[in-house]
Amino acid sequence: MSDATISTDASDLTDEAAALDAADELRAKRDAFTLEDETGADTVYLDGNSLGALPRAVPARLADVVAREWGQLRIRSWEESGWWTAPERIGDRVGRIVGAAPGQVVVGDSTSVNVFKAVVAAVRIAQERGAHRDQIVVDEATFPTDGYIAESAARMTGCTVRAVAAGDVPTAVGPRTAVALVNHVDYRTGRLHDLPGTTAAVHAAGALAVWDLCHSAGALPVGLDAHGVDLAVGCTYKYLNGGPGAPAYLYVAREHQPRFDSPLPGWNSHADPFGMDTAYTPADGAVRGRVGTPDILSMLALEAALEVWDDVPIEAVRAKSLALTDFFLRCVERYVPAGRVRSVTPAAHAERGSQVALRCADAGPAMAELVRRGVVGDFRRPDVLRFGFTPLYTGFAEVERAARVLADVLDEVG
Ligand SMILES: Cc1ncc(COP(=O)(O)O)c(C=O)c1O
Ligand SMILES: Nc1c(O)cccc1C(=O)C[C@H](N)C(=O)O
Repeated sequence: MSDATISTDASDLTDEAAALDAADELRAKRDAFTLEDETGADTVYLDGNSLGALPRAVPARLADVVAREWGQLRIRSWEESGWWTAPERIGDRVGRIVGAAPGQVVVGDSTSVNVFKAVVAAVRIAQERGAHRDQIVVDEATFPTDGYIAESAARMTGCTVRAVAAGDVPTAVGPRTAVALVNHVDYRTGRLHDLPGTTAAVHAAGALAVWDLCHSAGALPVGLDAHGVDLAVGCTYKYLNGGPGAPAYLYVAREHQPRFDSPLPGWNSHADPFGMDTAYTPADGAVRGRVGTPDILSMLALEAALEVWDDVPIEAVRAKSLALTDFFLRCVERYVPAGRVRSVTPAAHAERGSQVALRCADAGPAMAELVRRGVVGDFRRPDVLRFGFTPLYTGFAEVERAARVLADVLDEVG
């Protein structure tokens, strides 16, 4: 839709957006991404909290991996091209973004599989401290996969699952808690949970904290080491822009590594994988979190995608993220008639991730129409419009335009 068809008086907010874009210290980073769509239309992409945009460095790197490393070097690439050690090497790159010193993050498998490894291994560590620890506390609004896997992990380890609101985890944990599994940012509401305070309370109860960082990594400082997190997992296809199905990661704090007893002890985590020993001897360090052969093409695409972060302070990302979501909320308030939408994302900065979720009637058809008009967010049933803001490539003028188009769409739909 052309701007000329939009009637809402917007002049001061468009001026403000232009000024914010001009002052944006991350603005140049946008050029590192492909954001044009196939028609050449300028889409406002606000779905980087589901699938991040393509970093421009990736296609050429992948072409080289396929044509040269695989095509010409073939088997030699496991060593000569650094394929074998890619999970740890790329894990360290992810670690820099989530506040983990080298040697504690390994990349591979899906988030779901890493939740399984982390929760079972954490229960085993907790039960070494006391066999009576038979409860896994899970945040009740969790992304479903975490809940399903926690249930299965509980059955395997003789535990039961107790689901509580994430904010109640600090008071719910006690002498029977083995592990608390919490999402750092809620995928539906965008609420940021208190990682330092919750982790401290879980520790005070003698239990271990496992965090799912899918919606916070690359959007805000996580500080895994600084806050004493025990284990953490996350995906790399959202704010880390690793690509569809990009490998996930597992953080095992150094202090737990000697006792990390993986429920999936594959040959890649063996101390001497090519010894082909029938007996399992775990490797030292983060390598213990590996399972089988890594998916090299996806993994090296991720490595190229992460180069974008080399000179980016995560604090600058957080500052811009909050400015973007603040500005979007103000534009929505100005343009959308009162009562038509209700933000379920907290207003307080300390409780907000990098998305805005608006509850409204007819959210499904409204999002379909928004996408048709070039504003891409997503719809979460039954009534949530989700807009994700990726500070590395989202601009303020786009945010203003998204809110204006939203107002027009809501005027026409329902
Ligand atoms: C919080 C959270 N955990 C886990 C997942 C998914 O895990 P997987 O990478 O295994 O699909 C998602 C999104 O897909 C998510 O938002
Ligand atoms: N992982 C996804 C996929 O494979 C297909 C479609 C969407 C996703 C997502 O990541 C969903 C996302 N975690 C969410 O917060 O809803």
